[in-house]
Amino acid sequence: MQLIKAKDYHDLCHKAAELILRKVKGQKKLTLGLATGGTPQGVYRILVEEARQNGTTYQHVTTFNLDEYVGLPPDHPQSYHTYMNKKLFDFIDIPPQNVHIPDGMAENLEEECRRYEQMIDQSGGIDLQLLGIGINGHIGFNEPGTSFHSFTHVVKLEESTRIANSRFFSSLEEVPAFAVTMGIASIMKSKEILLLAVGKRKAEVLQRLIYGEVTEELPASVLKMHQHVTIIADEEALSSLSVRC
Ligand SMILES: O=P(O)(O)OC[C@H]1O[C@](O)(CO)[C@@H](O)[C@@H]1O
Repeated sequence: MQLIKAKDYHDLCHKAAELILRKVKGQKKLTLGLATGGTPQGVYRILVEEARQNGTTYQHVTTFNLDEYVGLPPDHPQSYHTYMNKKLFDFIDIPPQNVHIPDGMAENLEEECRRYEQMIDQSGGIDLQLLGIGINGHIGFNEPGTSFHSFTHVVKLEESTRIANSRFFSSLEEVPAFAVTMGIASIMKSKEILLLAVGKRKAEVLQRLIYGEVTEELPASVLKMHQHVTIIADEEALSSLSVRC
């Protein structure tokens, strides 16, 4: 794993956007895995601004989002469909048919999970997967205890995750209890992975990730077994480590 130290959130977003843009501009065909949550918002803002200024095209880009809440329609203000449209897709020229987000309203969720996993494979696999990290070490919505062999599946969200994400809803009760998420094995199939960690509240989990063992109790620890992982973290997230980057 390569660890890149960023001064602050602003610096982290620029470093991450630079890495993504190098792929967008350098590859004729590109499949990106995208994340939601608070962390990547600044990265998407930079991509939008860069496309506006330079006319950068995303016609050749396909995307797969990590996850979606079960039971929220795509146009719900807190669905990840809405998040992605409002933060990124509405402002770049990516063809709508190239955008993939799990359907949390599917009647048959098991079937939806199979379909999603197949589509990732049919696209030729993810070239670069963007990840955040939960305070409990989750990646996507893969909570502690999730099998490293899991593919896209339905997950019951941990209370700590619902509480953390309730900041985006009017109340905790409104946060869905279930989600569809790419599995750990789905994420590990990606050719390259970029994990972002920001702020003091990620310091402890980042310390466990860097120094701890590989265990299903800390889903992100699986990344140590991947050949091509970059972590970009700001000084606060790195404050529990004694590393030179
Ligand atoms: O970036 P945040 O808001 O700290 O969230 C961290 C992680 O938690 C999630 O929002 C899910 O709870 C992920 O999508 C994200 O990677």
